[in-house]
Amino acid sequence: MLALGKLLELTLAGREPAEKTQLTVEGVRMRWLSEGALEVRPPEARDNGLDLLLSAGIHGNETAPIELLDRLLHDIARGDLKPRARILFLFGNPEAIRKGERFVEQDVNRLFNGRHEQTSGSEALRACELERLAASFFSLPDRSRLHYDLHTAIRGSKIEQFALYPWKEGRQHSRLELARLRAAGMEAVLLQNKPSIVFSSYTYDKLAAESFTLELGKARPFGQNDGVNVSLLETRLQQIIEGTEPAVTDEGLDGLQLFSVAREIIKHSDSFRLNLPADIENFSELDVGYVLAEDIAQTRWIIEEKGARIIFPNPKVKNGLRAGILIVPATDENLA
Ligand SMILES: O=C(O)CCC(=O)N[C@@H](CCC(=O)O)C(=O)O
Ligand SMILES: [Zn+2]
Repeated sequence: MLALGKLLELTLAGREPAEKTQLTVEGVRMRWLSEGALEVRPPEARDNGLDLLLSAGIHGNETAPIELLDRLLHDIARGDLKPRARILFLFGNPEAIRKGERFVEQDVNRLFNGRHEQTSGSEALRACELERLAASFFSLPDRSRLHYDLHTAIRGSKIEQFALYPWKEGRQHSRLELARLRAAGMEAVLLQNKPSIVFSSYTYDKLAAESFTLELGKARPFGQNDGVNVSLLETRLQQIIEGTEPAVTDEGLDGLQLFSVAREIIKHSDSFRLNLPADIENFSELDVGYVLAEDIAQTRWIIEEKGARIIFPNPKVKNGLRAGILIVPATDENLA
């Protein structure tokens, strides 16, 4: 296998490759751009016009998605997977991946859409670099742009695999992309309704990509991901990469559950208390009237929405950040 196919090994060792560009037997060009960043370009005659950004390891302890990208890259480097799409592989936070931690000092996925400019440190620099790498990758005109930012969650989930679809004023969510996600094994999609500071929101909002955060199961260390079944997504990604994806129709979404954000729970102070059991699963339902959280100055978060569910509850986040998302069922009536 070509040495550049071992991007994960290089990243874990903190090494630069001796050769920055290599060609597979199929004439696919692999180019190392920076730590954890590799561009794959098919021969011009085979290029189908899709630019695909695949990122994982934005959170360093979410290893199943990193292993998935590693397998795809190995297959490309061996010539077993023959890309027709141009691809950018990104391992988001190399330092945190090496430490097996979600982040070192700051959560990289709270530093996009310019937020990195308001702070300092290696993770702010990395968020800035990731924005630059994505912007440069998505700078070619007249091509389709797709970004999947792959994650696993801190806790178990009543709905194991789901996507978060960013929001931008005046832009409609695509039914076709939802059908594609359904075919890739996603069981639910959370349709965002306001701007955000996560990576997929940056590429959706600023770079005009179709972008998604994908949650694939529960976060575990390297080599312990048997419980995370990514086979449907992996097959779909192989097909997207090779340009052999079966056509998706935008008619039925085949049972895909849609949700929208009712409220983001923001932690304002050290007095913040979340009234949920530590082992509560994502998508757990909360009754109307339930006091979900309390914070400084007698602030109380009381459930008012019927059918409300909680995802990503986390009272340990820094003050000012999201400590959970309250979601409600949504319909497909506003899709493009
Ligand atoms: O399990 C958790 O609490 C967090 C899992 C995770 O990392 N999720 C992403 C979602 C990004 C988005 O909102 O699109 C995150 O919190 O960064
Ligand atoms: Zn994550």
